[in-house]
Amino acid sequence: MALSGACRDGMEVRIQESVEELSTDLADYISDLSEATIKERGAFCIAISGGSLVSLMRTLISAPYIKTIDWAKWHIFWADERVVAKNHVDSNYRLAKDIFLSKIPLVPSHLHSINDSLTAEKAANEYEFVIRQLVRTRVVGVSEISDCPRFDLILLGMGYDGHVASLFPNHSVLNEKDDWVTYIIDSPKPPPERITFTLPVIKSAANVAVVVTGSNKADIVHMAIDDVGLECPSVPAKMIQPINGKLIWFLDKSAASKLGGASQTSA
Ligand SMILES: O=C1O[C@H](COP(=O)(O)O)[C@@H](O)[C@H](O)[C@H]1O
Repeated sequence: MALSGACRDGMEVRIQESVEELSTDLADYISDLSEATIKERGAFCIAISGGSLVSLMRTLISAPYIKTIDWAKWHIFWADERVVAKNHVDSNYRLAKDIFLSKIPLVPSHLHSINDSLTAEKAANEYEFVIRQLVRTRVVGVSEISDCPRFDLILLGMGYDGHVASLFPNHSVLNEKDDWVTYIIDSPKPPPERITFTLPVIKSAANVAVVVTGSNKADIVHMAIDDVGLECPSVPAKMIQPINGKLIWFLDKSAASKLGGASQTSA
C-alpha cells in the first residue's frame, strides 16, 4: 500500500511500504515523465546523482520499462560527481554505469559525464560549457525565470547530514548564484574534491525528485520536510524549492517514520 500526502505548497511526498515498491513507483514516475516530455519537446534531459539513489533506479532495466522507454531520446547528466577516475569505486559515473547505464540502449554521445582528466575547477568549467552548448541548441531547455538550464528531471539522494548533490550543510557553495556548475575541495564526506550543480540550477529544473530510504535517515527527512523552524543552510535539502517546477520526495516507510501527521494519509 502506498501512503502519501502533500506537506507544503508545490511539494508532494510519496511514501511506499518497502524499498521494492519505491523502486517500482520511481520507475513508473520516470517512465511517464520521459514519455510526456519526449512527446512535448523531443528529448528527455535527466540529471542523476550517486549514492543509494542509483540502485533504486534498477527497476528501469526490467520489463516493461526497458522496452517501452524511448532511450534514444534520453540525455543523461550528473548533478554531482567526485573528482576521481571514471573507473574508481567512488565515481558516480561508474556506479550508474555498473548498475544500469551499461544495460540500456543509450546513444553514447548522449551520456554527458564529467571529464575525469582535469582538475576540479577545470572540469566544472568544462561541464558548464558543455551544458551551455546544449542549452544554445535547445537540447536542454532554458528557464524563462532564471536563465538557467531547465533540466526535465533532476534526481537527488540525500545524505545523513541533509546534503543533496555535493551541496553540504553551511558550506559557502550554497551561496553560489552565478555559476551553473561549481566545485569544492573540502567535502566533509570523502572524497574531498567534487563537482556539483549549483542551487539555482537545481531550483530551475522542471521536475526534482529526492529519493531517500532507511530509518537512519528518518530524523533528517523530518528536518528537511516538516516545518521545524531550522535555518535552511543547515539542511541543504530544505533549500530545494523549484521556482517553476515540481518537487517530489520518494520515501520508504522507514525514512518517513518521523514525519508529521499531514504526510501520513493513505493513498
Ligand atoms: O556523496 C554523495 O552522497 C549523496 C547521498 O548518498 P546516499 O548513499 O546517502 O544516498 C548522493 O546523493 C550524492 O550524489 C553523492 O555524491
